[in-house]
Amino acid sequence: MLVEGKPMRTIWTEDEGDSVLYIDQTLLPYELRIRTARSWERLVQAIERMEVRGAPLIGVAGAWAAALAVADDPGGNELRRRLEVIASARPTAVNLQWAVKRMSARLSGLEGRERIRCARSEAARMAEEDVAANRSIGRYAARLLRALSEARPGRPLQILTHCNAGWLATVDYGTALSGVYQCSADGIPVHVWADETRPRLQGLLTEWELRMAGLPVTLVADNAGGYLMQRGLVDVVIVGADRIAANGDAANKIGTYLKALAARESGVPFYVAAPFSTIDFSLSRGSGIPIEKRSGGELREIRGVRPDGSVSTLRIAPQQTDAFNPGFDVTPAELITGIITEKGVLRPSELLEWRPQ
Ligand SMILES: CSC[C@@H](O)[C@@H](O)C(=O)COP(=O)(O)O
Repeated sequence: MLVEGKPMRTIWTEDEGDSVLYIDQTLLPYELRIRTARSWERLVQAIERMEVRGAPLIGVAGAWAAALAVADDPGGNELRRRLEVIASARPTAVNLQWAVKRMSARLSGLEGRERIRCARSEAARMAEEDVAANRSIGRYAARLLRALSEARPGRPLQILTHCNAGWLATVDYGTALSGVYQCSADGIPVHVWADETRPRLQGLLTEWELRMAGLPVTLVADNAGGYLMQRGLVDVVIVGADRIAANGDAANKIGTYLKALAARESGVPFYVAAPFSTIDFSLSRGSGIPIEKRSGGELREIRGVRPDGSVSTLRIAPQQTDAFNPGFDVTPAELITGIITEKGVLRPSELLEWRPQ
């Protein structure tokens, strides 16, 4: 992504891997601040606090946390426990566990400097692979969007998305939004409806990054999706995913399932865009996906910016208000038109054919 004319990723390293730098997403869209983690514990904290968020980005952050953990544990006595802590920083996005498993397998049998060197190069490789996968997802998505657009000449293709599955949720380009960026590069006219995504307002991140890229985007309240689809104002829904079961059931940010139901009712195609690192072939169906239950405080408070520019939190419900706050829901495979991956657009029922041997 170009930020103020310069290419920028959401996470990168300096000091030969001793420092991991990332964009603190808790301050966006008000302030673009880069933070530096010099310890694995600080990076785990960044994942837990959602300073870094989005399934693919959490995976790569987990890999870098593992590399930092290796570097300050020369004897390797602590590594197994540390990797467990990293893998459990957030439960739903399988990319985190996938990344930690891959690091663990890569490091097995290695010692000392060789182990540190391999940990860093494996984490860097995973970051590059994420970028390549997202580019490929974007190309497949753009082909599909071009066909939809050509069937509706004379006006921009209307895309609705939920949460943020853009540049910010990955190392670069995004998953669901990668296709939107590719359309813009290919001259296909598009307009995006960005669901606000209560309570953490990831839709503001979607709106911010698309606007920064010069793409037409309109923020809508989460509850507006049904209205828009019923009136023919949405041509296609594309969302990301945090974990996809082998049968194609897909967990994504809470509220996604309602969008899929409204899409089916209105005859709007509903696509999920995600890399293979988000597919959990060990789960036969979505009911096995662990759903993160977040603090009720996220519903009682809201973050915003004061007239002086400072970011602050305001109470919108009394402290004693009981609140239930599941972070994700599962959209059943039968509501999903296709899963856009780096290997092509698959029907949910085709996923099993791609299970690694
Ligand atoms: C590209 S990750 C999938 C996204 O659509 C989305 O659910 C997401 O951003 C993850 O949620 P978050 O809780 O912000 O980490």
